Amino acid sequence: MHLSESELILNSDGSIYHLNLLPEDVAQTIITVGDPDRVPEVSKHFDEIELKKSKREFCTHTGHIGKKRVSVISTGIGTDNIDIVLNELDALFNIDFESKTERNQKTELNIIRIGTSGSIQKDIPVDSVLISEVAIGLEGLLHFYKFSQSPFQINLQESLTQYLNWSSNNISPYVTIGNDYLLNEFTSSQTKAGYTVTNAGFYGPQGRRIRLSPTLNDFFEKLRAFRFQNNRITNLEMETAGIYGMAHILGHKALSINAILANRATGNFSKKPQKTIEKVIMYTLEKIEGLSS
Ligand SMILES: O=P(O)(O)O[C@H]1O[C@H](CO)[C@@H](O)[C@H]1O
Ligand SMILES: O=c1cc[nH]c(=O)[nH]1
Repeated sequence: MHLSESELILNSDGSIYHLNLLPEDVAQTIITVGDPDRVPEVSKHFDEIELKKSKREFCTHTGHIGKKRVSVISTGIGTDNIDIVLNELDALFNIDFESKTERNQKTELNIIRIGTSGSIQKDIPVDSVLISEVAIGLEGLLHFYKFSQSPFQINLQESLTQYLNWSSNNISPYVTIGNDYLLNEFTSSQTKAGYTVTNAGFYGPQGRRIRLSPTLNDFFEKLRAFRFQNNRITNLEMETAGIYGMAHILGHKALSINAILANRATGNFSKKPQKTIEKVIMYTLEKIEGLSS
């Protein structure tokens, strides 16, 4: 099917609309970060940087770590941006920009998020590193795509939906999972594994209260107390479920690595957020260098 110019939008230099990138600008292994200022914090560790491009909140650096070509791209905050970043990254590889048609031979990307997050369990302290084994979306992005869930995902979704009983608040959880291969490669004694909840905001949608009154007074406590086959929800952030869901339906591998900066159960915030983020960056780059695919 030929994509019209209103669907696959290219800039005058042939680059894709929001990311401002040409197909040759991006590596098949891509680190995503929320904060554009985190991009140089990652790429300063590359052996060489071949490309730097930016538009809006989307800043990309591409280079090499050893023999591996890697890109780091900022997504900004939220799954609305994840919709843009994942669709456009996929198009750069899997759409022929000349004919504006889908390629027969697809390229599978490695998409690895280095993000920050708040723990909701007392025993997951600030400054720990948590890999999202499962990500539960409360913000709704995946409801806009045809998306099949495994029996495990359906069971967890049904159990959580019934337990939360938030459908009258228009909250309808979906369940996504991290890629098995990447989970294995990145898990070590330095990491914890968890179930991450992704939502549409930082304050009300994460149960924070500054001046506004939440509609769900028990939001935080309810998520904290949920159990599914001895598993619990560990942390809150704003992108992972969107990344996992979109990567899965587009045929890419994805993993989300969280620097835990806040502990919502104890009320603590990290005293050394930059150091903790740097620890996660170094850990991730070391693991990426060792990936075989
Ligand atoms: O640090 P990043 O990667 O932006 O991730 C987290 O931090 C932001 C909120 O402060 C949200 O994007 C959340 O997911
Ligand atoms: O509590 C937190 C900390 C970082 N990022 C979030 O989304 N929430």
